[in-house]
Amino acid sequence: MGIRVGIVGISGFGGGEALRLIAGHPSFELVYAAGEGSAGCRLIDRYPGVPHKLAGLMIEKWDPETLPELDLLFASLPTGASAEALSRVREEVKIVDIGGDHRYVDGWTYGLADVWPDRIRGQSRVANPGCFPAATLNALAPLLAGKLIEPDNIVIDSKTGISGAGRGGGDSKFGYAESNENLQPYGLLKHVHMPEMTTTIERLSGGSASGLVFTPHLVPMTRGVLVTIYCRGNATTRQCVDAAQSFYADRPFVRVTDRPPQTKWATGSNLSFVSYAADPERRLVIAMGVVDNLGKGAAGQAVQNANLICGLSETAGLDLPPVWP
Ligand SMILES: NC(=O)C1=CN([C@@H]2O[C@H](COP(=O)(O)OP(=O)(O)OC[C@H]3O[C@@H](n4cnc5c(N)ncnc54)[C@H](OP(=O)(O)O)[C@@H]3O)[C@@H](O)[C@H]2O)C=CC1
Ligand SMILES: CC(=O)N[C@@H](CCC(=O)OP(=O)(O)O)C(=O)O
Repeated sequence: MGIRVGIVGISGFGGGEALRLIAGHPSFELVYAAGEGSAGCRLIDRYPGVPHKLAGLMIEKWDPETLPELDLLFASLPTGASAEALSRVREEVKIVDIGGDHRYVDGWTYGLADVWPDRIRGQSRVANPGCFPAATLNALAPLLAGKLIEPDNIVIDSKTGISGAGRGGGDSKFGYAESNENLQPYGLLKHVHMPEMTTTIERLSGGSASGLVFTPHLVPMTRGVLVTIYCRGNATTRQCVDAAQSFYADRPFVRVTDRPPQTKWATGSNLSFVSYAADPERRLVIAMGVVDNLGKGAAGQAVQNANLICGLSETAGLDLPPVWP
């Protein structure tokens, strides 16, 4: 038997992507699926394309006290719904929380897998980064570590596909008619991802990031996050690219590109693309990052973290090309 895995929130976008990745994983065996409204359905009823070996698995009503024999649990619950429930999961069950409840919480490791894999190996409670932080922090980490930019002078402009809001979708503004052919900023000044980005920038740089500005925009596409980040520093484009190539030299999922990255390059994958343009005369450094919000931004990085905590090859089940076009 492989490593026995469960997913709670399997009917959602993040949980569904975790299901897709785990179904093709060489060491993980999905033995438990859970949810709320979807409880009582078989996986095949929810996902008509699920592989035959998983078709009959029933979605259980989520109850952390009555888990079957499990080695690893992926939690993909709405932020706010996992903190109390996951505290009741048996200690010996490893957990990767895709939601936001445990980022920089005591007892949990912030799972920025491409940047600090050694902090994650051997842990049993990992908080996956949010989708915007995943794209942003991978692009900024080499510049911060190399002191090429000022940590307190960073402006992040980002675009996201609509699946970033989940199947629940928050409210009616995520309907097709409201989203198609439309662009909208949201979460101005106080988006929930600000604290984890600020903390990580401070840890990577050793300086204050209290001046951080972050504005996301919803764009009419299904998947993908693009961040364009404006920073202050004297570096040239070549110095930024060289710093990133050296920082990520042995890392399997980060691609440093000369061209500005595009969201479609990452679709369906755990890849993260980073690129840079800098003008030292204006003390301007532009960092760009692309991820699939459901890949590196959620389930892809969650499986990468699970591989790390289970002592597996980091790329197990993830070494797939993106979907194109
Ligand atoms: N979508 C994205 O791109 C990203 C999402 N995240 C985070 O991942 C988490 C899940 O997001 P996402 O998949 O998009 O959301 P969805 O709205 O698509 O799915 C939410 C899931 O949670 C389940 N659920 C809700 N309430 C309960 C409950 N009380 N008990 C058990 N299950 C419950 C739902 O199950 P049911 O249908 O059975 O009721 C559903 O499967 C969130 O914290 C989100 O912030 C993080 C990064 C990116
Ligand atoms: C389009 C959209 O609404 N996207 C979500 C980000 C999804 C995510 O990363 O969620 P958590 O941090 O909650 O895990 C948002 O901006 O809140």
